[in-house]
Amino acid sequence: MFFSSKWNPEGLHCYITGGSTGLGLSLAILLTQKGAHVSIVARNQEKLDTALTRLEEVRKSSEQILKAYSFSLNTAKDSAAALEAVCAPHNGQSPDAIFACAGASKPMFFVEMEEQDMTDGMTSGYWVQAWTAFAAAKQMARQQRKGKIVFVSSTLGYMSFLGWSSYSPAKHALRGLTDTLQSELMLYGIDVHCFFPPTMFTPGYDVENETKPKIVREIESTDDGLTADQAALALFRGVECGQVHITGDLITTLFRSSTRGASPRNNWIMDGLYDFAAYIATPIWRMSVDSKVVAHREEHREYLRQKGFFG
Ligand SMILES: NC(=O)C1=CN([C@@H]2O[C@H](COP(=O)(O)OP(=O)(O)OC[C@H]3O[C@@H](n4cnc5c(N)ncnc54)[C@H](OP(=O)(O)O)[C@@H]3O)[C@@H](O)[C@H]2O)C=CC1
Ligand SMILES: CCCCCCCCCCCCCCCC(=O)[C@@H](N)CO
Repeated sequence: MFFSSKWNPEGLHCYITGGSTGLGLSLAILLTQKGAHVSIVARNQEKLDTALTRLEEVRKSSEQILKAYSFSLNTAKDSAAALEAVCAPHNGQSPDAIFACAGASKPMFFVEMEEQDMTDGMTSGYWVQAWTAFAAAKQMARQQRKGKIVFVSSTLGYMSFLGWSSYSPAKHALRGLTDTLQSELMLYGIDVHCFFPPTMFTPGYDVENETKPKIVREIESTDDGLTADQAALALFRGVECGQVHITGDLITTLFRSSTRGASPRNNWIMDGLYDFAAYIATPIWRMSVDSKVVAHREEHREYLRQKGFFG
């Protein structure tokens, strides 16, 4: 891996789930500009149409096949159907690279959640990506075609704090799936990567802010955030260089390095230095978060009382 040339998407078929807005759209634009055949899948047809228009505007050659399809990716069956549709204009051949960007979050206090909030969190944080990989890996292995599968986790796939109980476990699970498949899919020459973005200013971010408790926002404010374009570029660069765990900002890089376990490293020297920096910085940050949470107790009790939580 050290001396191999960079991955180049030109002329390759890239399938992007969640390609109609946010990170997925920025990535679709980037890959189209680089000359890839791009297929995007999401649910809302109108947003898909707008996204496809944007892709058409940046195509590099008239040969590129640019397509958009409406599917929900919440189940194995629908994800397999989406993959089949995406492959149809390519003689049924599996895509060369799959970018599973689809996902959503609904930050809330744990004690306020319904059962449905917890199960939805796992669906829109984990299954929505896992089922695509499930369908794609089988297809690639059957067709004996090499390729790439890229997941999108989050900083919250490495660490967590209050408010994220329906989402962070799903993003941690994607890390587990990445590390498993990175090993297992070597059997078929399939590379597996996972991107761990920090806050990204996307339509999805605006939606999550509707339910996000104030104190969660406050704790997150240490993170400057990235635009969708910046994040897409970081993801692309990581894939280009063959990194398995990809991070595009300092904070997440600190958590990546300090929680790396047996995951492949990106840079043996730098990851060690980041690990050491995190060894010092994380407990200090942790203490500040804990004290903010404790200081919030009274206000929180009052908030719950007003919402009738105590009956
Ligand atoms: N924004 C942030 O701060 C961060 C986001 N992330 C993760 O990055 C990824 C992209 O996020 P972001 O760009 O903000 O999200 P957006 O909400 O802006 O875009 C999400 C995309 O996924 C599609 N999508 C969502 N759910 C489904 C589904 N069940 N089936 C099919 N398509 C679906 C959406 O279209 P439609 O709704 O029409 O289906 C849309 O195209 C997500 O996995 C998210 O969890 C990680 C860290 C930070
Ligand atoms: C090592 C010492 C430094 C510690 C600083 C830590 C700052 C915490 C930043 C938390 C950022 C959370 C991003 C959430 C992104 C996400 O996934 C949601 N927006 C859902 O979409």
